[in-house]
Amino acid sequence: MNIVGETGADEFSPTHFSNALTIPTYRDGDQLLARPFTGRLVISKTQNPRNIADGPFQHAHHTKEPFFVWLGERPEHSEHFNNYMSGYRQGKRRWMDEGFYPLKERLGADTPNDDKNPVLLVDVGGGLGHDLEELKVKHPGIRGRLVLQDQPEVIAQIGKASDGTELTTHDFFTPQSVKGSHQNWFELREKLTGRDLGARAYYLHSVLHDWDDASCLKILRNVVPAMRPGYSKLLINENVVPDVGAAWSITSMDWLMMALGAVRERTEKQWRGLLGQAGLKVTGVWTYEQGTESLIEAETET
Ligand SMILES: C[S@@+](CC[C@H](N)C(=O)[O-])C[C@H]1O[C@@H](n2cnc3c(N)ncnc32)[C@H](O)[C@@H]1O
Repeated sequence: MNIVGETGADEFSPTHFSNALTIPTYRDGDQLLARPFTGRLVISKTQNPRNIADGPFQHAHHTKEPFFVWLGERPEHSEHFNNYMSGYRQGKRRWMDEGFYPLKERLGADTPNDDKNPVLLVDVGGGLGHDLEELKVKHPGIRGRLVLQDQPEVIAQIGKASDGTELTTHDFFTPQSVKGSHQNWFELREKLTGRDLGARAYYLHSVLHDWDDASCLKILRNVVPAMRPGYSKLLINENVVPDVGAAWSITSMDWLMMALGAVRERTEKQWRGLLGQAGLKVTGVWTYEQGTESLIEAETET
């Protein structure tokens, strides 16, 4: 597997792989995420674990708390996890790359970029903000405000916002705080001031795969009322498991999610079903190549 190189009798040298494991973004995932596999996998007969508070992770770490509740109470592990998430994306095709998702065409990102203008994108559960940073690097002319939301301990880890990003603490099991209004008086005010439109896009990356369907519905139903019909879009950046021939990178992530949260990666049919239950219709699914995360775009039904 080329984990170490052999340079002579009893003599070894590091390889690119082992060197990579010394970098926090790669190393920190192992400490936390590999442990459930060494514990007891709770698979009874043909049933996968389904209880997010009683799966392999909880057995390995002797807890009855869902993964993110457990993590939120342990700053040292939270830091490891957030570092891991920064590394997880590296080297992969991203939806903001040229030729993946037609960002300008779909989001009309061509409004002036000052604080009087509407929010372009709210990154809900956005971690340390690596996606917004990547978006700014890959689209330096991007217009509209960018808002990062996560739990207080994660936002605290960032410290100071980089230029063009607004940091907010937000629990995604509560109503979305960047919201559009739906009454005529407010619409008129918005036309005059350019404010309070709600976001053009609410974005969830690697968030919904952390949760079972019931929890996902709570998260989605807290975003939907904030979305302005015909204007706001929901963007979900997740694996879409093909019905046959799924790539190893997706099936191994499915295993990891089972061990970590008693959850799973979803097929397109499962995504459409979940979003439909939350009052959303899928307006497109963009997949660059097998094995990379797709971008699912949805709008409110009404
Ligand atoms: C798997 S990470 C994904 C982070 C980021 N979107 C990314 O792709 O790197 C899930 C994120 O959800 C956040 N999270 C978990 N529970 C949350 C809650 N109740 N409200 C807001 N964010 C939460 C975590 O802190 C974490 O940053």
